[in-house]
Amino acid sequence: MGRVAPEENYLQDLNNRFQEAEVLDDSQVPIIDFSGDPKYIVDAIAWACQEWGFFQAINHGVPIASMKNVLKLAKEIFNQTSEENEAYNSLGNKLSDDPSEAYRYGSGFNNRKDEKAIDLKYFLRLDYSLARQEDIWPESPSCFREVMKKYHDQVSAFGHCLLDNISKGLGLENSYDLKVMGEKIICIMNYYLPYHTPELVKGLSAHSDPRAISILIQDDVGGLEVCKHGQWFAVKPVKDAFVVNIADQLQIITNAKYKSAEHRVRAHPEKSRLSVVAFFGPGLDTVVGPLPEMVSEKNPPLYRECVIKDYLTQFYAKGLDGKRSLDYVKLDHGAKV
Ligand SMILES: O=C(O)CCC(=O)C(=O)O
Ligand SMILES: [Fe+2]
Repeated sequence: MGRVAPEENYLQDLNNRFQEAEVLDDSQVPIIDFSGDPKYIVDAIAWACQEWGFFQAINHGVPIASMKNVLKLAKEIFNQTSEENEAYNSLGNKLSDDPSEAYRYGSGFNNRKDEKAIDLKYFLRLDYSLARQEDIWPESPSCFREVMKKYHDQVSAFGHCLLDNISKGLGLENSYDLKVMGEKIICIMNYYLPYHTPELVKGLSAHSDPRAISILIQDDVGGLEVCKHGQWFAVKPVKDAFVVNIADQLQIITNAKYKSAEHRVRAHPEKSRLSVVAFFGPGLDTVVGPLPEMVSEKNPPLYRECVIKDYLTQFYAKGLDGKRSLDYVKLDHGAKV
């Protein structure tokens, strides 16, 4: 893991730097206990989705051993030589230019080299829809298929439990099947490099996720931050918890009732950091727009309808830029959400 980055590509503009002073550290990000009363869970999720678009989930039902195995596997992968990791990109010629489709190992955000300050991280992206295709999954490290398939089934079940609870909170059970929002899953393992003066670089630039909902395992290093009403908050690692965040497609279908959370990652001065995220979203041909149940005369649609494939294409073409991806579908009167 001891790779050294060419410094000048990673340094941020003076006025773009993550300032330590602007982050609140007192843990206010909601924590939801999934072993609680079902009504409490529905209400707590609904509140967190409206206020924060972000929460941590404990007692979520996914075996802790499985989460640990995934982090251990990620550690093993990023400990391999870069040649070994580049080899993922030639697997069955699965690498394409469409980042939503590929197995891909790379660095920065989607291997972009044209950014002013490149994100200081490596990643391995997997299309989790391929989880059932034995011959396509990587075979190394040797436990890869077993660990990732098991985790696929477990995190999918939790993702669908979340969507079910969100559907209840929105009162959509009888009119719209929110399962659509979890039809396609992409999994990304992130490995962040340490940097002696973290304020000069970016671990991961501020962005909102382009799909519907993201479920993340982070190790105990910390550095993830979420923005609420213009204020940044540290998302401190909570033992055995998932970090859950609402992404753009849920903001769109709820006509901005639920917030797609803007977040970023700060580099650590000494330690590397690992995270593994499962991104749940609609299939690529799905057309998404505000649901009729979520709009009214007083609350007109803020977004136009859009095919997911097109939304993702503009997201990857544009690079990470706060919540600006939503501008792509915003209608004129769509104001500031
Ligand atoms: O590593 C993290 O904590 C956040 C990762 C993330 O936001 C992403 O991959 O979209
Ligand atoms: Fe993200």
